[in-house]
Amino acid sequence: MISTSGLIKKYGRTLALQGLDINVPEGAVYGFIGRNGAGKTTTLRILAGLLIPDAGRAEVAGRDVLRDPRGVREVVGYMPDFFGVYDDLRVGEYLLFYAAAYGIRGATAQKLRDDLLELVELGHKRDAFVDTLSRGMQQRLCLARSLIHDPKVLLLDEPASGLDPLARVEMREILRELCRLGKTIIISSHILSELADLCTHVGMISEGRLLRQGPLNEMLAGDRVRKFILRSNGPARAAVEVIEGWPGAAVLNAADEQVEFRMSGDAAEVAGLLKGIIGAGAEVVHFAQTEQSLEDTFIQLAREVQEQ
Ligand SMILES: Nc1ncnc2c1ncn2[C@@H]1O[C@H](COP(=O)(O)OP(=O)(O)OP(=O)(O)O)[C@@H](O)[C@H]1O
Repeated sequence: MISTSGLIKKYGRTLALQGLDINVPEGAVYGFIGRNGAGKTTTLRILAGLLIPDAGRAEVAGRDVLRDPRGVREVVGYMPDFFGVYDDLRVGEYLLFYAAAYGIRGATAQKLRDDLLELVELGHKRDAFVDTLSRGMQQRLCLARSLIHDPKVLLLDEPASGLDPLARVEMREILRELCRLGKTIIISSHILSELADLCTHVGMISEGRLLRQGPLNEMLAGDRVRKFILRSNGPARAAVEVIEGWPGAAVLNAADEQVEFRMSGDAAEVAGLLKGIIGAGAEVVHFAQTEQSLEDTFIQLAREVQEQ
């Protein structure tokens, strides 16, 4: 549905994209994760037909961004990370204005305005001035605007940034609804936890390159490395020493009586390590595997890339 291959974009001497390859299947909600400056906005702007890459290919719903930018804009709704709203317009007028830009007028435009306001839960604000809306409401209005031409694909750049926790939940509900309506969505974020319960797929980007992508459940499977927590009666020093000397294990955090570590290997190896820790004199009172979060996966991959 959406794909890029070998995408390169330079801004002067800055290489923002260094051969990016991403693949987003139809109907996916693709969480596009990366730190500030990783190249997320650049990628979304290219996919929206707003920025021309220096090399490589990008395709959206079968349309090539270089050969058919107009066709791309027809199927894409883009919500930028920073957006301006016209202050002297009322909410309803704002949407009618954008509908007119797409040639939609009269009763059809009014129905569309009402449907979209309902979708983004702003029906009660139809006659309010845009500049009196809260940040969360303005984000939702901007989302409604990006939906005016009923695009198949939505590109949302940090849609939850600057929102308070409740507004984030509201935004999440709306995105779920859009997903049910069958849209293919890319959502960029540098806040990993924000995406975990929303996305079906995840792509991790660092310095303009893809680190890893795939279905969320596979990314979280964490079969590469597992994380454990151990608590002891008294200082965990003995346990820390054993873990640090154990092949494939590494201490992540150590406090007085507690140590968190990661380890690769099968159940027998984990049992072997635990035996070693107890044998070294640690009085273990708690030992458990903890879930590998999206954040852990991302940090681990980013470290591996830096070490290469
Ligand atoms: N117009 C520009 N001129 C010069 N450099 C730019 C421009 N836009 C982006 N860059 C640089 O390109 C790189 C990628 O930026 P981009 O905005 O795509 O990253 P991002 O992942 O969206 O970051 P953020 O999360 O901060 O929005 C950064 O090093 C940035 O400084």
